[in-house]
Amino acid sequence: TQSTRPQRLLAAVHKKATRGNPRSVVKAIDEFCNQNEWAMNVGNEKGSEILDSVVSETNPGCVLELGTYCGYSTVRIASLLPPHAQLITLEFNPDNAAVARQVIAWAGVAEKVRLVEGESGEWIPKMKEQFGVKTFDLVFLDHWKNRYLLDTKLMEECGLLKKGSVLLADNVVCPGAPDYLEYIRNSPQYKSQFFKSHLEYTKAEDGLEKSVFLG
Ligand SMILES: O=C(NC/C=C/[C@H]1O[C@@H](n2cnc3cncnc32)[C@H](O)[C@@H]1O)c1cc([N+](=O)[O-])cc(O)c1O
Ligand SMILES: [Mg+2]
Repeated sequence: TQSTRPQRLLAAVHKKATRGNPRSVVKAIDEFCNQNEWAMNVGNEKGSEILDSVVSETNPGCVLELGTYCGYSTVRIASLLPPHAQLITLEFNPDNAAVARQVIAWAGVAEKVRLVEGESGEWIPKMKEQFGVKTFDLVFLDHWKNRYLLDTKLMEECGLLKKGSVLLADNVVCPGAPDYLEYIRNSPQYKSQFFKSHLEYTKAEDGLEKSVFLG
């Protein structure tokens, strides 16, 4: 049977990356996407210039990622977390989740990551009771763009954000998340900043929006 793109991406990781070395896994996926097949990973330009630096400066103890896909940004984030920090990542497509689990395991970061196979709308309200989460220090939004606003409001309602919590949203230019941007940039409860960049593996314009919850 025909393989899927995530399966071919995983094969490239097994072939080119060193087990236990997260940076080599990130490099193998970026090479695959530059040389073989485009895939919707945050990529190395946005990843190194924006995602990595926001993670490092936030130094988060508890992180939520919405939209694991193949686990590329999961591995980037997990490799920068301080000891005992935890990353919960939500992915509702079982095939993508299966690939992501193997990418995360190959990178050697599985003990820092809890991949939940499920839908953000269903699982965000369960974070406290199921995983003992109080609040998230950092949330990386990279799932369906029409869910960014819905899930942000849901996190507010569930008391999952505290003063200083950071929301980092990918693709606010391409494909775009206009309702999210409109809300977050006009809300007195957030201080937002746009980081201009390019769509992964292309020259198209894109960027990330970093928003600090003011409580
Ligand atoms: O569409 C994009 N990303 C959507 C990502 C979607 C991934 O998150 C999961 N998901 C979705 N809602 C979910 C809710 N709950 C759990 N998983 C969920 C989907 O099963 C998929 O694995 C995208 C598109 C482009 N692009 O150039 O077209 C570029 C990018 O960087 C992108 O991130
Ligand atoms: Mg994205």
